[in-house]
Amino acid sequence: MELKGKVAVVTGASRGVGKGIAVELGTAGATVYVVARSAGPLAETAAAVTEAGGVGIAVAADVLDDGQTAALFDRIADEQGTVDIVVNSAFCSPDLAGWLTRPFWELPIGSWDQVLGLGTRAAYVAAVHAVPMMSDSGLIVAVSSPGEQVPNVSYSVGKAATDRLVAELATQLKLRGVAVFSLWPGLVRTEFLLAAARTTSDGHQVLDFPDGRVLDVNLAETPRFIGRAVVGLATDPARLERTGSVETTAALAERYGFTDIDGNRPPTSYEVG
Ligand SMILES: NC(=O)c1ccc[n+]([C@@H]2O[C@H](COP(=O)([O-])OP(=O)(O)OC[C@H]3O[C@@H](n4cnc5c(N)ncnc54)[C@H](O)[C@@H]3O)[C@@H](O)[C@H]2O)c1
Repeated sequence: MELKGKVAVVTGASRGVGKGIAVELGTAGATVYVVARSAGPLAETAAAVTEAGGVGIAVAADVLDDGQTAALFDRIADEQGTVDIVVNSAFCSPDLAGWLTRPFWELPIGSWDQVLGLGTRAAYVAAVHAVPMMSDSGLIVAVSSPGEQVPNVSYSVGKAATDRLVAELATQLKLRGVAVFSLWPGLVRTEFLLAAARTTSDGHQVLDFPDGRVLDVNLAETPRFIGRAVVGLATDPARLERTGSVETTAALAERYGFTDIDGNRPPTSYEVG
């Protein structure tokens, strides 16, 4: 209950990484505004946050629409007066799944806007609205990725842009006491990933790479693992010293001493065979 009384926002929280983060923030006692476009799955996340020990509040909003992002933070200002933690995890993986195996010149140009608009621009817009009402020990996290491992130009450039955005925000926010981090999970066992996986004859779920290699998905971390990483950052009194950096879930697990929900730490790298 280390985060009891703290107010958090998690975008992209109807499933996947965002949902795992929201539930772990709830486990630590936070009030969590969970945000995505569809009300139905969001209500499930909000209920899971409350069941975990926090207070889950579902807000259906499209973070590609600046007006809806502004309305989200206006509502939090009215209801809570402040915000302590903002986590940006909204992402467009359903479309990306079809892009990964195709070269960039065959993809719609809009794929660029979707990845950079959601992954980078929406995080910028959220910060614009959050910072003026943020407590002086606030925390902003952008979920990013070692994008160069994914064979997609927009994804790689978008993740590099997110990491740079974090560094720039951190420079301006350090004097206000607000810490900003880019957080790289390993491979995460999300609904998206599992849907893209194939089950082998010996029962393993694997991802097929365009070059014929396969990757065992069962080794991947759960979405709760990155949630524990966010809680670690949110409860670390010395975090401002590291503001602006890229953090990995594996390194944070070592630093803060947490494991995944099965009690193990996922691998820090994966053999693709
Ligand atoms: N899954 C992995 O293995 C993995 C690995 C490394 C990094 N990541 C990163 O984690 C982040 C989240 O990925 P994920 O796998 O959880 O994706 P996901 O597709 O499972 O979840 C994305 C969430 O964003 C929401 N969303 C989509 N468009 C939105 C919009 N316009 N407005 C508001 N919400 C919107 C979706 O409804 C969903 O809740 C991404 O930045 C991704 O790059 C994922």
